[in-house]
Amino acid sequence: MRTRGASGTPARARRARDGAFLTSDAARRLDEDLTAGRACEARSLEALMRAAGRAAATATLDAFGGTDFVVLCGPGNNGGDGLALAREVATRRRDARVSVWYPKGAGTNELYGELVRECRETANVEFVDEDAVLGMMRERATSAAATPRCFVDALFGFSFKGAVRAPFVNVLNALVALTNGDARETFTVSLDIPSGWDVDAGAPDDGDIFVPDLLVSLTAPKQCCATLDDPARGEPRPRVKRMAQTHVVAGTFLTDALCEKYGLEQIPLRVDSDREYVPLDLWRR
Ligand SMILES: NC(=O)C1=CN([C@@H]2O[C@H](COP(=O)(O)OP(=O)(O)OC[C@H]3O[C@@H](n4cnc5c(N)ncnc54)[C@H](OP(=O)(O)O)[C@@H]3O)[C@@H](O)[C@H]2O)[C@H](O)CC1
Repeated sequence: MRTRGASGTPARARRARDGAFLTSDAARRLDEDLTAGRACEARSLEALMRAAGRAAATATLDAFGGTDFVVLCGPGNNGGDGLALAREVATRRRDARVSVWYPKGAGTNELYGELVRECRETANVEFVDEDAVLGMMRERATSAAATPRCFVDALFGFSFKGAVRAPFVNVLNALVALTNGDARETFTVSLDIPSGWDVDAGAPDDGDIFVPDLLVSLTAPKQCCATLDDPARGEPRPRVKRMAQTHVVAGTFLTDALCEKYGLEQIPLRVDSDREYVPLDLWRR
């Protein structure tokens, strides 16, 4: 039976409206607060990114027992989180084969450049091109002898807007096809936002969508996750709803003051936690 609050509002709908989720704008402001040290101790972007990559790597390694990882990295900080994760995974699971697709590269960004250098020089991560990634995805559907492979989606985070542009279209389309088809021995992880989803509105309404096996929300889930189980938005499609089962939050940056400022009291992970990530079952209580 669904529980009701004092006002008679279904509890789950009430929680969603209470602000367990961050809009793209609030997520950006919260990250600025974290680096500026407003309502918390200041941390550099590099420290935040390395901590996010480390925690997301732990969640990924706990969920996927294989040794083959392909990390898809976009042009922004979400891609930086992916680079940090790739290095962590390759360092911690020494028998792992870790490939990174990073089509735009680090450019002049020193932090991204340093993460790329560490991947190459200290962790034996291999950088691959689009043809190689598409081949690794296609092989999933055709090879009966496929060994387990994990694709990590670090393409776009909370600054994603509009329709996907080059050079990401083919790979993201292949990821959608892969996870909607008969992909053998495939595990998918998204960092912060399932790529292709509108950060505030959620999964696209029409056509196939990419639904990862594991979503690792960083600091707090974004508004797109409200479609998982918010009766006020209507029933989510079954595949989207299933994702609520494998949704964790990572990144121990939230102080009580920040939770109050952004209405995130329900987020269980705080700055003094000794756990790197926790399952988010806000929608199932
Ligand atoms: N809270 C934490 O723990 C931390 C979170 N972090 C991560 O940071 C991202 C947000 O990073 P940000 O750089 O602001 O944004 P994105 O990673 O989403 O990248 C934005 C760039 O993506 C390109 N873009 C946007 N829309 C499209 C599109 N439709 N098609 C193609 N490309 C697109 C655009 O780049 P251009 O080069 O094309 O201009 C955007 O600039 C957050 O989600 C977390 O993952 C931090 O690491 C700190 C710790």
